[in-house]
Amino acid sequence: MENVFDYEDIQLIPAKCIVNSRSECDTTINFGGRQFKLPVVPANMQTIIDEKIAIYLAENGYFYIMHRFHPEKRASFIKDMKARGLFASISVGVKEDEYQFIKQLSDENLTPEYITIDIAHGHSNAVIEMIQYIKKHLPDSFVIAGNVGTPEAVRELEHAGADATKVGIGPGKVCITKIKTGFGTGGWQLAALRWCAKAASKPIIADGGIRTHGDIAKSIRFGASMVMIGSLFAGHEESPGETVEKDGKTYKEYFGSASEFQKGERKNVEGKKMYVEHKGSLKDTLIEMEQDLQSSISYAGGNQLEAIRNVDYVIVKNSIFNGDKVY
Ligand SMILES: NC(=O)C1=CN([C@@H]2O[C@H](COP(=O)(O)OP(=O)(O)OC[C@H]3O[C@@H](n4cnc5c(N)ncnc54)[C@H](OP(=O)(O)O)[C@@H]3O)[C@@H](O)[C@H]2O)C=CC1
Ligand SMILES: Nc1nc2c(ncn2[C@@H]2O[C@H](COP(=O)(O)O)[C@@H](O)[C@H]2O)c(=O)[nH]1
Repeated sequence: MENVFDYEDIQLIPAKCIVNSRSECDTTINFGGRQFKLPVVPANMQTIIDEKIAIYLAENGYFYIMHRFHPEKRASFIKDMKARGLFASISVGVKEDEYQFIKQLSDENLTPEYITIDIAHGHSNAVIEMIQYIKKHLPDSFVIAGNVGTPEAVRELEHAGADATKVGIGPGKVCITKIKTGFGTGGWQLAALRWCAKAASKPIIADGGIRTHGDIAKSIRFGASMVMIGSLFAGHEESPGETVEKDGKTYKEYFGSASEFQKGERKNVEGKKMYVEHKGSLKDTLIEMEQDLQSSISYAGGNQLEAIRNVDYVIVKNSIFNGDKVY
């Protein structure tokens, strides 16, 4: 394939500014029939989101996807969100128990507004069958399916009934899929996103590989409607990962959903654990992300997120950081 690049290889080209202040720029996005403050969603991973964070995000106008690693808590989570007047957004896998769970929700008339089918290799009959099953039993849920990395996969999952697809196989910070299997979009996630977006007729969530706030704007430019982020959301005061102290500094753990720490065994491990420096509060990061994205919109010469989709870009293959540290 020609034109293979990743986030680091791209710079967006500024267009004439039409606002007098960055605060005039609107970062909101419509996704699945609801409006959210940012086109950003914290990864549905156990060290990134828990019930408390989900409530905070939903109450404050942000999108969230709850992880699927406490399956027994999901029905009560949906009930709790609904009792609070908030939307419910959960994840499922594709094993037999998950079919029973969807049937149970349908029997109890408990419809989550968003359901994400979350497996490593989403271009599979297992995912297609699960999409069809959810659409039959919970037709009002907005179904996000993934993860995939090719236009064929996007088309097939959309054709099966997915309302959005999630793109990214292996670009994650705690991912070792690329090393263990030799496959994935690691190292060319942004180009893979562009490739997939050209085939998509429904929204795409770009998942993995975001290392700076500028990467959010780049994802929007190359076709994402929403951007899923793990590592940048790890290490906050509110983050569920364990806190540790080393040499007088505080860190929080961040581990992969396919790591032995998640699975409890060393079988088909495709993820690792790392420690992220403590970052302060999640709220402050979300505010900074919004301000940075407002600035991106102003550089794009607009006052809406859409302006970013039309900007020109250059490929800067020798790294835009020129040997500097990011921060
Ligand atoms: N975005 C990414 O790059 C990746 C993300 N992950 C995350 O890790 C978590 C665990 O993922 P996953 O292992 O799929 O979840 P599960 O362990 O729930 O597996 C889901 C089902 O898919 C099967 N399966 C998984 N991988 C493959 C494959 N490569 N080929 C054929 N069948 C497969 C599993 O069977 P069996 O286990 O017997 O093969 C199982 O039946 C998820 O949250 C996922 O998002 C994991 C890897 C990559
Ligand atoms: N290959 C693996 N990918 C994983 C695993 N756990 C999560 N993920 C993916 O990473 C992103 C987050 O990426 P980041 O660069 O923002 O940190 C997450 O949304 C998943 O798609 C794993 O164990 N292996």
